[in-house]
Amino acid sequence: MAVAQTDPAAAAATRRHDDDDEDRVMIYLPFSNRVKLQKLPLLTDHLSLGSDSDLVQSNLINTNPLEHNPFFSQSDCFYIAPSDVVLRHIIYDYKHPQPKAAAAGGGGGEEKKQGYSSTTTSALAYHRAGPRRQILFDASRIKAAIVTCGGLCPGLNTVVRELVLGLWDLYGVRHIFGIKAGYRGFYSTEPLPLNPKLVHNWHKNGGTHLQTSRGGFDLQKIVDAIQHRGYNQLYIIGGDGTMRGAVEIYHEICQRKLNIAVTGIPKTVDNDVGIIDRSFGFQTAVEMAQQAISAAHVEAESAVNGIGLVKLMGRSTGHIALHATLSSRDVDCCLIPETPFYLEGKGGLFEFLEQRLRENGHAVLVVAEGAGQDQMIEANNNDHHADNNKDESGNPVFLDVGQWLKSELNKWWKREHPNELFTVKYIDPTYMIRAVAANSADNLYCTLVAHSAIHGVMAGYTGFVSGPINGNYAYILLEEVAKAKNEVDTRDHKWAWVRSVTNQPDFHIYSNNDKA
Ligand SMILES: Nc1ncnc2c1ncn2[C@@H]1O[C@H](COP(=O)(O)OP(=O)(O)O)[C@@H](O)[C@H]1O
Ligand SMILES: O=P(O)(O)OC[C@H]1O[C@](O)(COP(=O)(O)O)[C@@H](O)[C@@H]1O
Ligand SMILES: [Mg+2]
Repeated sequence: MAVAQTDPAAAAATRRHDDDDEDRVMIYLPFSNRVKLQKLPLLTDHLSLGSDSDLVQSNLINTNPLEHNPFFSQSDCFYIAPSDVVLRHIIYDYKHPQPKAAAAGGGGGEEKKQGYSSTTTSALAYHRAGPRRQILFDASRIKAAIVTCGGLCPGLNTVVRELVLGLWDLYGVRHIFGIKAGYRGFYSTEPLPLNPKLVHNWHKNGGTHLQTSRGGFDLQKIVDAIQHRGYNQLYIIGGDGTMRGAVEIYHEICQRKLNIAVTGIPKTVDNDVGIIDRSFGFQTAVEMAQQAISAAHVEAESAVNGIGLVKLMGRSTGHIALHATLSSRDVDCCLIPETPFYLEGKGGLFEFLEQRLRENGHAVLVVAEGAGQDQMIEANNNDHHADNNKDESGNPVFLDVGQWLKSELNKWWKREHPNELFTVKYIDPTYMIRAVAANSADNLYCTLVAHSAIHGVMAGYTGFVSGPINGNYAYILLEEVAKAKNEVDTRDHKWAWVRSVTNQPDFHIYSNNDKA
């Protein structure tokens, strides 16, 4: 058992303690007893009310209705105290002060980029998510709005369903509204009244019944509409772009001193949102990707010198490609945006595939959509201007790396082996991996994250996001989540596993000069 103690001089020491039993050694964690807790904004921070006594006098603090809910037994640990925390880093070398990246798990790369220096001796902590004994809201006065923005992700409907059921059943809220078609829906459409009966079956459906869209973010119009409709709780479900929009809405609400709580629920099919362990829908997407990889494998095996090529979502991160590769075991090479690759010459993709075709007669190639963009632009004589190729939200619209690879592979084979059969079967499952209902694991995640969000808002927090950190649900500052990225760390064990499973080349080994 690791025990934090107060004497910094004793940190990093290993010693036997009098009451150690035979197979346990007392160790002292390097951060001693210093834990930096990330403070969360409270709705009362920017209202005229401030102290607890003000709140009590104005009846703003209420007992949690769960106290009288016959389905819950309020044991000692049922309510979460404001002092309950979740540690950001759980892996330490107790002889050294620096927290270690979770090399084998998600978020490892992220941790390294958070600016830890060797002098960091305190641990980072977040408030633990869950029901509080006292809440700020009176259910009869709550008007909640729920919106889904950005691209689809398995589980969106489940999150909306669980928000509605949680608000309705746990807290007695009766005024819950769905905002249609993303941010623009606040000011351009009538809200949809939501109730448990309406959303009952939503978890079984892919997509979002509330609809979604990109672009349409007009801050003043959105906050005017929120104010006009009298919403006092906002549940904003979306990816990195949505979270950046939510930060702006939160700031505008603070500036206008409005009594409205804002919470973000991160969704991202390609797992590019940082800090949290992973987003809901990601596992479902990886599972769906298996079907495309299996089909590519069958096609490749059934041809002479067959290549099965699969392109998977992943704009700036290769998590889906990486996880699908590791689970499938049929993949010969996985290409992701985080690590450049090249085609020709020593250590290049063609040399590797040639060898695989000679050995096995076929090969399967998985490529994330954001990989190889620079190479394609270069091959196109730089004729792809990033500024002109953006979607409505400002995200880059990519060239099709799958089509390009297929074409380059065919040209290469024809040039090198004009008399030998060769086939490339290109499969682009695109929306098939995200336009599906969530699997069981993701559905459970959706319930927990939705309920966490409700409990946090009810407790009076605002400007926060709920999500799992090391398997425990926590509240994280919205601004921090909006900024954080989660890229694949090609230095960690997971990428090493990919390379050892596939035996694919390390494209870094040969510099441009050495290739030929
Ligand atoms: N920096 C930003 N500030 C404000 N709103 C943004 C920002 N980036 C994106 N948005 C808005 O957030 C919504 C979703 O963004 P998008 O990038 O399409 O999807 P995602 O949230 O899934 O990343 C869109 O309505 C878009 O206009
Ligand atoms: O055609 P759309 O809806 O723009 O979606 C395509 C994009 O959506 C993504 O799934 C990412 O979407 P988000 O940014 O909304 O998470 C990318 O992988 C893909 O490029
Ligand atoms: Mg995005």
